[in-house]
Amino acid sequence: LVNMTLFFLVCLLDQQSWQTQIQGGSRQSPIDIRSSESVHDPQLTPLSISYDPSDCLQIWNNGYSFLVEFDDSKDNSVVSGGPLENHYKLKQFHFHWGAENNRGSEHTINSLVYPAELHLVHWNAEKFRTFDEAIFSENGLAVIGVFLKLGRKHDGLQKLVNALPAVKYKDSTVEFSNFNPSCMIPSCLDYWTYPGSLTTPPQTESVTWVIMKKPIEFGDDQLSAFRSLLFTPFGEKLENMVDNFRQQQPLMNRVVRATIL
Ligand SMILES: CCOC(=O)CCc1ccc(S(N)(=O)=O)cc1
Ligand SMILES: [Zn+2]
Repeated sequence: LVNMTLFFLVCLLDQQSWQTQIQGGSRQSPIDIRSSESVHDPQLTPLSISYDPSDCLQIWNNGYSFLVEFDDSKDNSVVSGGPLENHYKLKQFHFHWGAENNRGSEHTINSLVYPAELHLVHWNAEKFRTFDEAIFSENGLAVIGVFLKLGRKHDGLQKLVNALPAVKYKDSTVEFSNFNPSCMIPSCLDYWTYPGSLTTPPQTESVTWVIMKKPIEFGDDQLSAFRSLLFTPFGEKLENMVDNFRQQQPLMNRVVRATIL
């Protein structure tokens, strides 16, 4: 019985090790958040989020999503508090969405999928000199994830939606200013947090994820505008930009912490 138990344990460790090798890491994102298995951490303070709309620069279709990019040369658009030991500067935000309403988000909650997910990408400006350096560093990035569910039109988002036709094609950009991403943060600031990775290449394990518990609402026409963007550059075959999300990854040896509900 002892030999059988030892053999089983060796196989289990080998399987986890193999999974690590296959996934290229032990803390990949996104994940399915099992709320009953998350740990309430009373030491998690509220997030401090402060954005300056004048830092907003442009929208860029990079052939995977559309990025709204910010001037990170100053300290005006930052997030701190919560699980973060330093202040992190906003670099860009983007979304992930599906071709149909039953898919689109990268993270899921008890296997529940949302039609879209917003990522606000910040880098640790106290420890690193640039975003590119932070991408490849432990505690380099903090990404706030916000789920989007279909319902009432989101008035704050409409200014962004109106600009999307100008970046229909991959590699197109358009000037975009005076936009405050705070309008897309839910009024309830409860969140889950866990150590993870970028969900697209280089999928580096440098991200502290903060996933807001409550979704924001947006309209069918606004989601249709996302789906009208193209993965492909002007002059090439038209491929609608949809289903730009990664499958959930194994939790492995991680704990998801939660603020009190
Ligand atoms: C080497 C350059 O790499 C980058 O610029 C990575 C950008 C990048 C930022 C955020 C994310 S996400 N979906 O995990 O929020 C993925 C990729
Ligand atoms: Zn993303």
